[in-house]
Amino acid sequence: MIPATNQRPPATILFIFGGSGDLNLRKLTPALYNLFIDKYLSEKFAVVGLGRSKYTDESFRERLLEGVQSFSRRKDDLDDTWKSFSPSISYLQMDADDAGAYPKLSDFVAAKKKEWGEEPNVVFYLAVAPQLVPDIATNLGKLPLCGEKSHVRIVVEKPFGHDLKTAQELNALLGGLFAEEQIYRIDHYLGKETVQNILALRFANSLFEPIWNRRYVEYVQITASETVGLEGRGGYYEGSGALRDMIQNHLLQMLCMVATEAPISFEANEVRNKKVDVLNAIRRIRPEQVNDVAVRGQYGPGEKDGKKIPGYREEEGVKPDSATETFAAVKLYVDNWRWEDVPFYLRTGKSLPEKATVITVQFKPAPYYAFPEEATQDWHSNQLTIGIQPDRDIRLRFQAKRPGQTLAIDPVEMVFSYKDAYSSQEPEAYETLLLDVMTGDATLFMRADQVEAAWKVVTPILEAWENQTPDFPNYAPGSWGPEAATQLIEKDGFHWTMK
Ligand SMILES: NC(=O)C1=CN([C@@H]2O[C@H](COP(=O)(O)OP(=O)(O)OC[C@H]3O[C@@H](n4cnc5c(N)ncnc54)[C@H](OP(=O)(O)O)[C@@H]3O)[C@@H](O)[C@H]2O)C=CC1
Ligand SMILES: O=C1O[C@H](COP(=O)(O)O)[C@@H](O)[C@H](O)[C@H]1O
Repeated sequence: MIPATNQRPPATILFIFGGSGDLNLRKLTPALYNLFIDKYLSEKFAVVGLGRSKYTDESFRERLLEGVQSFSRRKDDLDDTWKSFSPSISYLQMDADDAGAYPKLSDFVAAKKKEWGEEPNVVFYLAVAPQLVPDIATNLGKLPLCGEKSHVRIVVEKPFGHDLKTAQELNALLGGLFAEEQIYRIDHYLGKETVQNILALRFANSLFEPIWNRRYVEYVQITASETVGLEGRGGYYEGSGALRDMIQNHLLQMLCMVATEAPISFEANEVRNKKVDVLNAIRRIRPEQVNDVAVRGQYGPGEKDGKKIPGYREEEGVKPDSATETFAAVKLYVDNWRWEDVPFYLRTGKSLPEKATVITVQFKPAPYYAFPEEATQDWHSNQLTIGIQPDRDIRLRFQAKRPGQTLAIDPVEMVFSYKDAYSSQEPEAYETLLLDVMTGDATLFMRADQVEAAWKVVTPILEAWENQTPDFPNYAPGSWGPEAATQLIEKDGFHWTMK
């Protein structure tokens, strides 16, 4: 977390494998740029993007400037600030499979050490598909500079591994090459202010905790919807799909924040222990139950705002008969005293109508309703909604008497909005997390056992889906996904709040 004092990290070199990729363009460079503006970067800072694509330093900077122009939370005074920031960026064209290219990284570090007159911290950020991670880590591990343990950190993007087995193998491999304190398994949702605030809401107040359990909560739903389709990420996404890309990590981590028991301190391992307890308590899905509790979808071609949208299978890098899901919804149960039999519905997808991440805790209806039924038109209340993004807010929706001589009961909302409550702009998740890596704070990162426990939750679904041929495409771009996802929740008598 960003320290209260404006404490800068030491001299740092950040190597980004996948420098030419979407993540760097959309999130990492804009985050570094904002850290630079806020003076959180060391004056001795260099970032090197790596990839097979052809760029010069200059053309790479131009490309990243486009990213900042489109995706940075701050774009004002861009010309001057970018001029000061961009010289710290360079590009190294290299194939990650080419073991002979890695010594170039050591040469870069040695040159900077000489220029700066001090030993820099070296961060290797692996913003690449999970299949590439083992080879990159192995090649890095052979560099003499990685022997100097305290100066080197490695950041591994999600999904961590491709499944449980590869995640276990990767944990073992990394554990043999680096000390656990050097390994940062990133899940950027944990860096979001609104996600971190769930713990504050629950455990810095006494108001909600007494009702935060199976006696009062009817169900919980978490939606992370995106309007974008693939956007040129076929190389990565085709081998992943929505379950691996979003549910195994981001959505399960949000579920953990909602479901965890109170930690006794906010020390990194205590919080992580509590979250692992939640993952381990999630009821194992039996193979024959998968189709009842999990739905997958893939968008076909369509039209949005008068514009033609290509179907997923028409995107670059995607097989014409691809079985990769761009939508997934699951129903889970957390088997413990607090949550027994409370369903948790999770849903995510690409090419949906809205970009929004929202958690809804639905409380049970009043046990006895003395008001005449006809006085109440809208029964959707008793709800706490946590807006993660883009609306960052907490809404408590409850029934109230509409003023007037006739008795009418309607839902109203009490709203806490970040925008109204705080004048300063909060940092983006990647700003917080990159700074944490540079300062060596692992609180918001995943431990090996957490990642494996999350894979265990989705494994039965992955296995079942692998053995069935899906009826794809099965939803139109701009819709809320396949009809079966609506049924998943409505057959229980509930509904998605966004629809
Ligand atoms: N995009 C996003 O918003 C987010 C992405 N992530 C994670 O980031 C990771 C990357 O995703 P994303 O950036 O979207 O994917 P992209 O497909 O956009 O990028 C993949 C990157 O990998 C590089 N690459 C592929 N093969 C090689 C190789 N043999 N040698 C060197 N570089 C190679 C590509 O470079 P080149 O083609 O030039 O070789 C490219 O830079 C994934 O794990 C994803 O889950 C996490 C959060 C958000
Ligand atoms: O990890 C990922 O997250 C992004 C969505 O992140 P957000 O912060 O914009 O909600 C998603 O687009 C991408 O496919 C996935 O890899």
